[in-house]
Amino acid sequence: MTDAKKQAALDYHAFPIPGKLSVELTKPTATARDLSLAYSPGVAEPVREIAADPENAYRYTGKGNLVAVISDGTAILGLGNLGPLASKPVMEGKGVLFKRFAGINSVDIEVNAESPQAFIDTVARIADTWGGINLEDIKAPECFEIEQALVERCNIPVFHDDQHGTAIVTAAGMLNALDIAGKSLDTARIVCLGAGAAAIACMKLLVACGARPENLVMLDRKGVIHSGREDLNPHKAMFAVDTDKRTLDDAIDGADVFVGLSGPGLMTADHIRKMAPNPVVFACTNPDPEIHPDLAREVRPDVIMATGRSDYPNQVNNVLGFPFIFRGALDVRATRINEAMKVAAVHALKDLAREPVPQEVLDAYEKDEMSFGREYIIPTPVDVRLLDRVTSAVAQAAVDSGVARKPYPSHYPLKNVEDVYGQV
Ligand SMILES: O=C([O-])CC(=O)C(=O)O
Ligand SMILES: [Mg+2]
Repeated sequence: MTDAKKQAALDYHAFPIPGKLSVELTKPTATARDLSLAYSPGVAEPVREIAADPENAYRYTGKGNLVAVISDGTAILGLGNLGPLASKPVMEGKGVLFKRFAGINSVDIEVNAESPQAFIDTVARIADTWGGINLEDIKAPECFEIEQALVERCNIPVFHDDQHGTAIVTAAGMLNALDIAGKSLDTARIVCLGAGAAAIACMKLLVACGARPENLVMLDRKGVIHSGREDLNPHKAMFAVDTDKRTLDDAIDGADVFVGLSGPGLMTADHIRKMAPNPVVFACTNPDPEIHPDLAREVRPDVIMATGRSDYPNQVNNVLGFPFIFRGALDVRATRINEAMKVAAVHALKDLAREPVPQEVLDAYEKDEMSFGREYIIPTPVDVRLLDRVTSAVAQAAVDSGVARKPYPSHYPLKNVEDVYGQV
């Protein structure tokens, strides 16, 4: 970023008041009567109701539309382990997106935990407060153990966004990109640079969607993950292949697909030059991708390129997933976000990209034309149809797969965030 853009980002966060979120009141508080209902003595009535039946928390408090965004700051974007407090702007940012795109209230919680178990215990102890828990920017491999333990201990959806949100959006974009390239997932040769939470989840989901494990080479900081390595945790070992390739330079030769979830600038012009015709390059590290899209296009005019950023075409970023996935899960009071719900989200996103783009989206992106193709493989976050399509698909999948505690919402389809409470 230029110095001017860096300053603009700091000013955005600092002025006119610090931070990006605030709390608003939903009930009148003007009179003594109002206050006697909101607080003592009236507040005792919902207390008694909830004590008698915890389900009443959904009726008398904000629980059902409230998601905690929780991090320990160990893997903030692609910036690394900068500690819990430094993750707060990102967690507030997730709250902004929850509210803006799906009408969901959220609170960010940054946990200073000395161990994964301490983090798990902290989150489990406060879990009942929320309708759902979005785990964010927690490093691998600890994130796998943390998520699994919390899914088991909580009866509300717990979702590690960097794994599943990123994987869902990546899979949707990848299916479309390969289609445009005239290729298919089951024959594509895939290189994944990075072996962290997002990389592992993305590759698992691509395999579930049809990619062949033997066509997939994953690299961590030490190079290609191959079957001769003895330093692999079980999550990486799942992707070990029998190969004599050792470096990115070896692996990228003739590859159809590059997925980067690693660090800035790690893909060079020489790497992309060696890829097969119509290469698909998802350089998704935030904020600075593995290769700058301008450089990629200059070297490979035939590239189909995506990044995680808002300022270039094809933003493959979990913002297209988590707001709507939680919306659907909350609205049917799902106990978890299962594979069927994730796959439903993939297809809803993939299919929406093939429909004509509404004028509001063109206006927001200052474009005269956007249509399914190299520069538009996935919907944009400002597309209000996401709130209908992804949310409905996730809610339906939750009902069909038996994890919903309420029926498919009668107030669906949602046309905009004002609709999210239905008829009140
Ligand atoms: O925050 C974003 O832009 C996407 C994300 O979750 C990450 O990079 O960790
Ligand atoms: Mg993240």
